[in-house]
Amino acid sequence: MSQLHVVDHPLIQHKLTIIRDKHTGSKIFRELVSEISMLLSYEVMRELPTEEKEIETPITTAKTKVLSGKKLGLIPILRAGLGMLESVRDIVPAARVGHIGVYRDPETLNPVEYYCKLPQDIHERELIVMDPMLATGGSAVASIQFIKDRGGKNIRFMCINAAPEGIEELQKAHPDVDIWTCSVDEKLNEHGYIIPGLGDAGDRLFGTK
Ligand SMILES: O=P(O)(O)OC[C@H]1O[C@H](OP(=O)(O)OP(=O)(O)O)[C@H](O)[C@@H]1O
Ligand SMILES: O=c1cc[nH]c(=O)[nH]1
Ligand SMILES: [Mg+2]
Repeated sequence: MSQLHVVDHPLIQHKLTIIRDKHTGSKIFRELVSEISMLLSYEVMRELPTEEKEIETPITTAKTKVLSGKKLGLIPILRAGLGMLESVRDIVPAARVGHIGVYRDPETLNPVEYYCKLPQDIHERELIVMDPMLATGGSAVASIQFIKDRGGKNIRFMCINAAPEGIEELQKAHPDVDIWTCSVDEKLNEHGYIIPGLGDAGDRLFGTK
């Protein structure tokens, strides 16, 4: 069974409260999604392997640590996952980026794939899939399946707001994929929106409503 990590650091909780507020406009929403994502990714990457390196400080030589060169891949689920990408990329600039376009059919709530472009060597990379919202789980389950079908193996999933239903669905479909989230809310409403949630993350990021 995959592990669920709830990252509820006070800084994250504070910023999450602001993005949940319906009075928060697109600019602040976008900035805070980005900041939360960077803070969350710090925990997602906690177990990346390191190796020793000898360097010279201005004073003396020292044996110290660097990332062991394990290649990373960041995969936002379009559209809303794009709001999480750049701040994470800023702290791991060597990571390659793949994109998966999935939207949720508003009637059936089933995921519909419309784009997929992944680095060729994804099978060699530690992959981090990102989407602010995990609601029914349909989009994450389908996206991770696309990645596996194309050879991806070591996959982590990070989101900002999750429903218990989506966590259960994702853990059932992909028990090898650990999940990091900033919050686990109460449930879904009849339209598949998270309660209390933060609304439609894509619309709020891109001002489409
Ligand atoms: O867990 P699920 O029930 O699948 O719901 C979550 C999905 O819904 C939202 O995307 P949406 O379909 O609104 O597309 P968008 O990102 O283009 O707005 C969100 O960003 C997730 O991708
Ligand atoms: O609450 C929800 C559910 C799915 N997608 C969103 O953007 N928000
Ligand atoms: Mg989506």
